[in-house]
Parts: sequence; C-alpha cells; structure tokens
Amino acid sequence: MPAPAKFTEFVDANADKFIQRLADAVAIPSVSGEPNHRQDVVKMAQWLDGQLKSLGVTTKLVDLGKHVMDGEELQLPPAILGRIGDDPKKKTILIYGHFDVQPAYKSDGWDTEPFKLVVDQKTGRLIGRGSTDDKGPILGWLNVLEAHKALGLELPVNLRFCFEGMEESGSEGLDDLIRSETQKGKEGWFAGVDCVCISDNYWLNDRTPCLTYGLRGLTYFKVTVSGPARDLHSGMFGRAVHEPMTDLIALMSKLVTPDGKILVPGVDEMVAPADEEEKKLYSSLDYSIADVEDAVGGKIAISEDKATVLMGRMRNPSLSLHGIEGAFYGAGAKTVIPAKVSGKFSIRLVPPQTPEKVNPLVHKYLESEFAKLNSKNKLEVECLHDGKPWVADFKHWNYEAAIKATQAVYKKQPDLTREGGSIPVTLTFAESLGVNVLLLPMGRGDDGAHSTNEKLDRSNFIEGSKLLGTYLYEAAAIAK
Ligand SMILES: C[C@H](N)C(=O)N[C@@H](Cc1c[nH]cn1)C(=O)O
Ligand SMILES: [Zn+2]
Ligand SMILES: [Zn+2]
Repeated sequence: MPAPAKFTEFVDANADKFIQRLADAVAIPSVSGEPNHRQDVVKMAQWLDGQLKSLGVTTKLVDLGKHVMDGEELQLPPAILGRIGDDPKKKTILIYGHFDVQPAYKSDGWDTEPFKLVVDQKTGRLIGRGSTDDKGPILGWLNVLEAHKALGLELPVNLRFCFEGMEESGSEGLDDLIRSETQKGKEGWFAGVDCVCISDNYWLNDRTPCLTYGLRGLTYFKVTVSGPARDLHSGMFGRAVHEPMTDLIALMSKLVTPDGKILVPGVDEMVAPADEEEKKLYSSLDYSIADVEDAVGGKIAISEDKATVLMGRMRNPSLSLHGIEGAFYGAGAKTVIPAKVSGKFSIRLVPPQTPEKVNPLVHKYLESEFAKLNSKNKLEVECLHDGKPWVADFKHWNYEAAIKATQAVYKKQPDLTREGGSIPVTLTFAESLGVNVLLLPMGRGDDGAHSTNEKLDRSNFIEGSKLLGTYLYEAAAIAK
C-alpha cells in the first residue's frame, strides 16, 4: 500500500517549516557526556515531549534515576515514552531514537557555530551538531505525524515511541526501563509491539539508501596512571622519577597496530575469518575506496581492497584510541610532567564477542604489560560503559516493508549493511520484546556524525521523512 500522494506533497510543501524545527532542536546543546550540559539534555526532553503532545501523542517522561559521571553524581535525563493509536486491527511499531548529542566546540575545527543550524543554500547541507545524529531522524518521525494530523489522515499503524537522552554515553538506565515495561506484560508500554524501527545510522556512501541489520557492540576503557602528588618540572625531575605519561603511552602503544590488528590476546581470535562467499557479500555493495576517502577527507583507507575495508567496519572488531585526559595539550612549550593521565580507548565488538568475554582479557593484558614496565607508578583500569553487538534476520517482513518504501521514495534498491557504530539498546529491544528490529537510516556516509561540521543534506531530511512515513504504510500492508 503506497503512502497517499497528499502525504508526500505535504512533506515537500512544508520543508522550510520542518527545517526550522530542526534548527530549534539543534539550538539546544543536549550533550549527554558533559555534566555542565545535563540541564540542556533535560530541556531537550521537555521540548521533544511538548512537540509530541502537540501532534497528538500521549507521552510519559520516565525518571531513570541517578548515575556517576567524572566522579559527580548526576540525575539522568528522563526517557520519553509515547503512544498514538490503539486499533487492534493494525500493526504496532515501536520507534526508538536519541535526543542527546556528542560534544562540539567551534575550536574543534567547526567552520560554523555547532549549535546553530546553518542552511547552506549552495550545497543543500543542514549543518549543526545532531543534524544527522540523531535529531534529524527523530524529527523525521515528527514530520510524519504532523502531515497526518494536518491532513486529517489516519496513521496506517499504531505507534509507540521510546526516545532517550543518554545514548552517546552508554544508554544508562534504559535497559532497566525496557525490561520493567516488558515485565508488566499487557499493562506495559510496549505491549503488542510487532516490530521496532530505528533511524540512527547512515548510508554507506552519498547516493544509495540502505537498510541495516547489524550493529557492533562497544566496550569503553579509561586507563589511569598516577604517581607524583602534583605536576612536576621536567628539568628538575626528568629521568629522576617514573613519569605517568611515559608509562601510559607505552601501554597505549601496545593495544593496536597501525593496520588495525588488535594486540589484546584472544580478542581478534574470537571472530572466525570470513570465507569467500561472505567476502562476496561485501564486494557486491555499492561502495568504493573513494567513498571512504571522501567521507574522511583523506587518502588513508587501510587497504585498497573494498571488501577488506568494509569488513573492517562492519563484521570485524576494531580498537580505537580516543584521547588522553590530564595531558598538556595547549599552545606553547610547557615543560611539565603531568601527575596523573588517563588514556581513553574503546573496542567495537562483533558476534560472538560480548563485553563479559572481552573485558577480562583487556584488564589482564594491561596489568601484565604494566608489570613489564617495572614502573613504581599506579595503574587503574576502568570500563566506563559497554554494550553487546546485534544482528537481525533481514528476511523478515519488517525489512520487506522498508525495501518497498525505499523503492517507492528513492526509486532504488537499498544496500543491506551492517553498521560499524553501536546502539546498545537495540539488542535489548530484540531480546526483551522478542520482535524484529530494523535500522532505517536517513543520513549519508559523509555526514560527519561525531565529527566537526556534522550535516544532514536537505534532500535526505525531506525524502527521509517521506521514507519513514511510506515505510509505515508498507508495513501495514504486509501480512505478518
Ligand atoms: C550509531 C549511533 N548513531 C551512534 O553514534 N552510537 C554511538 C554510541 C556510543 C556509545 N558510546 C558512546 N557513544 C557510537 O557508536 O559511538
Ligand atoms: Zn552518535
Ligand atoms: Zn546516534
């Protein structure tokens, strides 16, 4: 059942209004990973709640309790649960999204203010933090609701919503909420859900839409080396004491090779290598080495072989070094020996890896490598957050509906991909609700999620809103 023409016409006619709503959302700096922005995440929850209510959605804000971040106890932002439609003859689809964003500073290298949406008239880019990850896609669902309300059109399915404000910081509290709602059975918020749809990832390139049936898991570590009671003068104490930064760099250099091999014993080995048949799956995707190099802005692909690059991103684990807290990083040439430094790194996990299996290997390895340094400094290893990988059955009607919707809107066959990023709650939905989960991305591979100058193309926002609406019609029309 295709979406009615008046729905898609409404989306086109209201594009500028929808972009203004995206600008309003981007203007709230809802950074979950920075304690000083916690109130902004709450403000964003309230703003989104107001929008949903005005579009006819019944909502409840759920208190997720408290957590500790950087040694500070903080109130978690509320999750938003929403519902519209209760027709037993219709399917019920649960929509998930997150309204928090990654940190962003103009000084990181942004060309414009990160929390002011800039509409580049020449390129059609909507530039601002959260435009593609994940405020644009969340607003895509609001656009669908608004079109139906304004046109007096009945939604083809019942909808349930679950929006959170902590996805970029480990989705704290959300698993417990989903489990407790599921345990309530028929009284629970997710009762009767037939499938889940998440729009929170990206096409492989800038031209071919995709549907995504897998996500990598993640385990994030903080390794702290400390020794002196205070920062030291390197002229007075260099070569006289064990230096925390020297120890930390030695440890960090033993985690991964420049070509991506993970050096923590047992981690890479957990994953069986791909056979020729599996490699062909990757070779057949619409992707080239130029796509990855264009997306990152440098000729730095890890291999000239497309399948190797794609498998590195989708079906193999990876270890990335993210930063060092406590190190001198300013301009000038300060001759300091930092007293305490913390290295941050994470490992993206794929089946059959889980944090439970991988984390003990990381702890054991770092401790044994630190012992080899014969340093008198102190080592502390913490896992800050983790989540399991997820893979779905893409032969399900949920995917069939999304394929039909993509063909209708983009006149193209979508690629079937696995995503290199992580959305920890996906597996919880799949397991707790026992239903199929689909990832239906809105943005392109070069959007720069988590990076400087994050953008969503205007056409992806507008056609993507049509795609989300059309998917609901196609899902309604398919027999379960
Ligand atoms: C794919 C999704 N849009 C995303 O960006 N997820 C984050 C989740 C995360 C976990 N720790 C910090 N962020 C990601 O994959 O990095
Ligand atoms: Zn993200
Ligand atoms: Zn996201």
